[in-house]
Amino acid sequence: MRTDGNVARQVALERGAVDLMYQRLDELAAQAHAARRKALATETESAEDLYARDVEIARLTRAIAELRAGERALCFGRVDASGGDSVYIGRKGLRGEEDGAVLLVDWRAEAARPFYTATAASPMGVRRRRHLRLDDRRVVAVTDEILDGSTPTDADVIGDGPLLEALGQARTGRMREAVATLQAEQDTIVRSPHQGVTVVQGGPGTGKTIVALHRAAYVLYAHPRVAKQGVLLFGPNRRFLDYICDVLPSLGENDAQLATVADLVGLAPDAGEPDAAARTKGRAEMAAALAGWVRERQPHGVPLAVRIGLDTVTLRPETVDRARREAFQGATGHNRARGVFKESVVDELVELLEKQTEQSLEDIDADVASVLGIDLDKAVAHDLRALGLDGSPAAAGAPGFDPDRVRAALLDDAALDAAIETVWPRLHATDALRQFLAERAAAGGFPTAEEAAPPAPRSRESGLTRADLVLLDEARSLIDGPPEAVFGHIVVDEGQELTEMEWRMIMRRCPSRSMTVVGDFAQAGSATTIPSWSAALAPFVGTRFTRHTLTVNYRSTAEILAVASPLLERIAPDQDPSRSIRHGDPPRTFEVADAELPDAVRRHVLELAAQFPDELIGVVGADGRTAALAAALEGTGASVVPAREVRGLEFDTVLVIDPPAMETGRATGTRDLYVAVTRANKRLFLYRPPAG
Ligand SMILES: Nc1ncnc2c1ncn2[C@@H]1O[C@H](COP(=O)(O)OP(=O)(O)OP(=O)(O)O)[C@@H](O)[C@H]1O
Repeated sequence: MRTDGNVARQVALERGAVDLMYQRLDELAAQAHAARRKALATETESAEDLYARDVEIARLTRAIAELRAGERALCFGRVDASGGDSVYIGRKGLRGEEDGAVLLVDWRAEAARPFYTATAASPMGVRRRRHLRLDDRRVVAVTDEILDGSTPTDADVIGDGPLLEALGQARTGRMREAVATLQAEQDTIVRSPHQGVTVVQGGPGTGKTIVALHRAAYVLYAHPRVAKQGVLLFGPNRRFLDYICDVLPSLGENDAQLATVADLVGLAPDAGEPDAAARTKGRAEMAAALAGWVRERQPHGVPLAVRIGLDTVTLRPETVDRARREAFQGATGHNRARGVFKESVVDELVELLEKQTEQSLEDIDADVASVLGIDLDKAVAHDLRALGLDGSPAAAGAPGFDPDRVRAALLDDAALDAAIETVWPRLHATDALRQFLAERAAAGGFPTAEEAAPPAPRSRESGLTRADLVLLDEARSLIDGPPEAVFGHIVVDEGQELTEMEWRMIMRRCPSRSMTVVGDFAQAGSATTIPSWSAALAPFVGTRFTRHTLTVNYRSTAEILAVASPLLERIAPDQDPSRSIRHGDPPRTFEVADAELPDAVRRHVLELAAQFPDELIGVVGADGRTAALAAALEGTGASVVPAREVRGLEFDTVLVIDPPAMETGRATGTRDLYVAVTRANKRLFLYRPPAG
């Protein structure tokens, strides 16, 4: 029976258990700190010892960070088996110092699975699932669910679910982890095998990002070999990564790398371009065209003439082609293969020179020397002297021809390099890309005249758009070889936004094809031309990917989803709307003329801020409209976000400015509006111009 006395007794009981866990955590932290202090103070002589010491310090620093992450809400759950055993579930596994008894099970361990997946329909041997709520280090509340149908006793605290409590909390502008309330459909995906590509499709607010992040943490924990190769989390833009950046550290994982296109390329885009141009540049055809352009800068069916001393030696087209083919067997990338090509050319030349030298000696010795009495060795060695080999035994005559020295001299020879440059020039990826784009624009390869004239760059790396950066990555890979930084597992969020070229960029960094991709094509923006997961993934894995669908909307109230549903019906009639598990205020529409809009929105935002001081307000407008709104709302605390950048974010209250303008703003305007209204957690307001 639930009485205050019973609840207090249960809370006190759990406080005792959790206190022991914190005691152990503190001991471990103290040990790690002491070990690190000792390592830092150790004097080392040899480079080897120094390296070993640095590795140990790095390990201890990581261990300390993990222990620190366990500090907040260290333990959040407990499962009691019908047989009587119980385990506590938390952010970190902990064992008692003396007996090694398990004090706490890491949420990612197999033993924790029933906490997430047991249900009344399938209790998995669990009698009771208990959620613990902590304030700082103190247990302040417990709630229980009885799963095996047994009658609740005085020791059970049946109450409101912790999920609804978590969903109703004020937003903070940073995503929070959901490790205590991960739902069964989400948990199944988080724990699925890491091999191959796992796709998670689901409407707005169904927890795709939550799944993606917990999945990254799970892979790092459960697959140390993959973790060693690195885990990358790829997001659509910096604003989004800032929004999610706290989640993995709060799960004790500091090893995943978060990146946008700009991070992977190491350059920020500093130019914009019309959507149509970005779409054209995002198509896979560009990869083929770029590869063709680079290939044209390699010799195909042409001879190679090289001046050696006073002579010109010419390699036949077949010989040059063979050297080119061999070059690509030995190296990837135009510039690196050029190095191998040059070596093959030099080998051919050395062979030719040696033959020529022998031939000259035989011929000349036979029919000229005796007649004219000239020292013909000098003449034969002429070419070699020109290479700086005079005086050497090798240069003194063919029998002493020293191929190694000739080879070394030719490799250093500027004239030879210049000859190779004419058939196989070294390329700089950025310059190559600019020239490629300019040629394509001149040939009418872009949809409008505006795009045909890319602005003159201020410097080598400036004036590049986001789509250009992706092409640059492709160009670098063609020219300098594939990227060195690759990952054991890549998690892609908002995967529907990626262009074909961006998929190539990601796949290039994931040779193992071990990936988790989450997204929703009904929310796709205007940059990409890809309509579906099958189309996105076919070029890389064919049909070999696993698809999961999430169906429950954890973000928005049913009333807010009712505004979104008719939009979804228009955008993706085949997609079932997600189901909300909360109710709230009905959304409201205001009709306000443009001239009054900034003042009206400002007044409204200030009212909301006064009424709900801890909550987040987002004002979302069509891309061109947000600058004026941002100025009007300065100092109010509201975030003003253009529709283009709002994917993935969420606010307690959302004000959508001029939905009709958003819809007609760009080709994917209806989807932009769908995304905008589904950012709201509790309240939604629509501002539209007066009718007529
Ligand atoms: N199991 C859960 N427990 C607590 N909160 C959750 C859970 N699942 C999702 N949420 C919350 O629901 C909201 C929506 O989740 P999330 O952002 O992951 O959805 P999404 O599917 O990525 O949405 P979108 O497609 O709109 O970007 C977030 O506030 C998230 O913290």
